[in-house]
Amino acid sequence: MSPAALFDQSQYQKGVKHLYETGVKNVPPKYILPVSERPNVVVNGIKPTYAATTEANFKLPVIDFFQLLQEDGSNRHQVLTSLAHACENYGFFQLVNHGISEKIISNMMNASKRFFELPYCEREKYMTADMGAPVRYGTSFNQTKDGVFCWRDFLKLVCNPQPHHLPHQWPSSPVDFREMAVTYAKETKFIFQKLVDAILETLGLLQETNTTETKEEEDDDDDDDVGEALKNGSQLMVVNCFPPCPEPDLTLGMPPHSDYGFLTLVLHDEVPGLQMQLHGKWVTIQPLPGSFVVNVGDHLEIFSNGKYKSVVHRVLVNSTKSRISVASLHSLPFETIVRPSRKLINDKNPRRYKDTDFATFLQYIQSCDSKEKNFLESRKLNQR
Ligand SMILES: O=C(O)CCC(=O)C(=O)O
Ligand SMILES: [Fe+2]
Repeated sequence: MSPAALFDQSQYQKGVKHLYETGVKNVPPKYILPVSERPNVVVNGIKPTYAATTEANFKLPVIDFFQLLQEDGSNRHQVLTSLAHACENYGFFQLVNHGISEKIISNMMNASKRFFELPYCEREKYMTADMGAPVRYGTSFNQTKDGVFCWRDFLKLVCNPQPHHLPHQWPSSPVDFREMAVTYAKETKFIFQKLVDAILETLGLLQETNTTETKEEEDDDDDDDVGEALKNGSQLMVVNCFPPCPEPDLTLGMPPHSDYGFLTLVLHDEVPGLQMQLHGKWVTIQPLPGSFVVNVGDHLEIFSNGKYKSVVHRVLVNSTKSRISVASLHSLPFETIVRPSRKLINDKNPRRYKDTDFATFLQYIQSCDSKEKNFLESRKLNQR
């Protein structure tokens, strides 16, 4: 390899924030997607990104968290119905009235912005190829494997397991970062726990204390006692930074992917960028101030035996504005096997997915460059 090529490679490894700060006027080849994968690709004279005529009016279902918590609230039943509808038909919803204070939200966003504004030598301290590290700074998806890089730098923070020890390894600069991130992680965990109860209820799986259960019924319940397992489950926070990009039509902030966990709660700023698939088209999710975007992950699709959908989404970049998002991914403990709930399997609706676990998932993402929905596809059982 020529010295020039080596130099180029090391520049890419420093990420897109660094690249942007060097004042690049063009997207380097490493980030240029094949024509068919670009965001504004034209198929039969139509640009799929903007082809959805409904896009301008597209609104995600909005779920009111406060009303969901009102045990005897008159609107609760309606909110549960909307929640089930959103998980089944969109795989996404916007959560309002979540009760996390504006201060905690803005502290998290500001601390995240300031982290990415640190000099590269500070951020670099957290760069590691170890996917299991409690803190991992990096760029693209998998910078040791990706053929084409995406226009995104990230900071991944493992929040659970071992909540008492891990935060001490999280960035110590900016000085308030840890405190803000720990507080924010706890608050999102609470929201997740309540959403799990609501989702299990919509699936008809909420645990009831039943003292007359037979041994067989108890065994049957084992795999449905995910409510408790999820409450002490894994939590990973990913802070994404998408700097302005000189040629946003040639690349993506994040390529099409689905999230592997049970539910993801995304906090983002006022800059649009997130798109989801709807009826074969890409639609932009418009930021709704003060809300979270929540999406169903692969584990919930598997657990619900395909009733709730883990929908492919991607992130666009733009030439003028930097964008920050904080995704909080929640699922079962790492060692737990995820499988369709037995109560959702019957003759009419046979089991659709194989058992799966984190180890298989980690092996999968470490061994390949593709971020498409292949992992979930690989867990599907052949249907006759
Ligand atoms: O930036 C966003 O809005 C979404 C990020 C995302 O999809 C992810 O972190 O998995
Ligand atoms: Fe995602």
